[in-house]
Amino acid sequence: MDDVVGCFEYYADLAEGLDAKQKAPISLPMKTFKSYVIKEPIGVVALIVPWNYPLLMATWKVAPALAAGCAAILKPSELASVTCLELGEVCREVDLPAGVLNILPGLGPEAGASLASHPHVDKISFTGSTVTAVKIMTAAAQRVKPVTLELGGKGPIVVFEDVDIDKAVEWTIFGCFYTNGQICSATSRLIVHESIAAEFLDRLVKWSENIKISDPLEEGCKLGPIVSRGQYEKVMNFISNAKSEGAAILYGGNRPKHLKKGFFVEPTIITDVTASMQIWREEVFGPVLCVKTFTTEEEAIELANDTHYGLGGAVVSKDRERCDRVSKLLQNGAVWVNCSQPCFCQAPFGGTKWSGFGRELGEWGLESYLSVKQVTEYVSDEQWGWYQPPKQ
Ligand SMILES: NC(=O)c1ccc[n+]([C@@H]2O[C@H](COP(=O)([O-])OP(=O)(O)OC[C@H]3O[C@@H](n4cnc5c(N)ncnc54)[C@H](O)[C@@H]3O)[C@@H](O)[C@H]2O)c1
Ligand SMILES: C[N+](C)(C)CC=O
Repeated sequence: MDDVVGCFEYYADLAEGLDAKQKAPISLPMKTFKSYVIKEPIGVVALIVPWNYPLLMATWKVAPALAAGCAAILKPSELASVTCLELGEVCREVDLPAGVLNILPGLGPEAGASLASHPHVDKISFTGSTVTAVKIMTAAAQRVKPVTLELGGKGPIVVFEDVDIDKAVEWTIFGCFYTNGQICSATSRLIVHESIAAEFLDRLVKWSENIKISDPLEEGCKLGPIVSRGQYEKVMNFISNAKSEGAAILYGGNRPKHLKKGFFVEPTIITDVTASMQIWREEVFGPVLCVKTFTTEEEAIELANDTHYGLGGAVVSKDRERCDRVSKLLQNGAVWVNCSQPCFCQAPFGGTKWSGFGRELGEWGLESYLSVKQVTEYVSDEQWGWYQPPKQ
């Protein structure tokens, strides 16, 4: 890929760091250089993905990696490997040359860790938890291997006093309970203006009571089971820790009474939360919303940014200028205005702080699999003239 970025004139006697004596003999030889950029595939890339959105997270990585010309090794989650293996089958059917895309199912500490430390893997693109990211980064650092990290979140949704309450309630519910809260960008911390908090929470509970929790194959299902026993127990522990730390369960908190089997958890709303509680600080990855109120815009922003994470965040208000102001101040890689979660493949996706770095999707996704080289060429017919030729 040849990408000419421009030509420039080089005045040797203006070069920085030369003293007057060094400059003197050069006396104005003006030379021309051409500089351009070559983009090349990084090489062999390992793509390690989680169990939630297993196929989507795989394609977010596989498509740009192959488009950039890399050979890829895709490592699915041990909890959700089948769709990634199917992707491999589809690629075989469309005659992708053997070896360009390789699917490596297996356990994280075995298959995943081997990729992270492998000398022939040139880059790791990882989506998953922050805890695993630290291990991957540590392994990759031993070989100075670049990494892109798409990690967890604890997103805020800031609701101001001027909103249409039903609309704001619906986005709050969608932002936290959609796909059971098993979504990295979930806006699971509701920060609501104190003047509407009572009415807002009242309607939030009524809407939550109306959510159909069932086998996902049943029509109208809006909340299915949690992915695994381990994850179910983790979510229940978060709820019980919140109670023992002094928070109040406004709604939910249990297995739904009508479902005796399966890892189902009611949509859960937790109030009386302090900023030091685990439920406010840590990613639950389940249908659990915690709530705090605010009085001023400054306080709302401070609460929103009071987290190690920085993936998704939302602001809800009828005041456009306020939305713009707050959007700029939220420390998140993705900010939603008057909504939560919509995600488009043309826009960059990724986080700040403990939510990772690097961006996927669009041109940003492609760039992350390219290595950039600059080439500078001397294009003048003249002798440069920095050194004097030896006397004959
Ligand atoms: N930012 C995003 O775009 C995004 C998207 C989806 C999920 N997530 C995050 O993913 C997490 C949930 O997914 P998870 O439970 O599968 O995460 P996880 O970190 O447990 O596992 C993710 C992947 O890493 C592998 N792995 C585990 N240990 C490893 C090791 N030592 N070395 C290399 N690979 C290893 C796993 O096998 C799996 O394939 C949540 O924190 C969620 O927020 C983030
Ligand atoms: C990246 N996303 C938002 C589609 C799924 C995250 O868990």
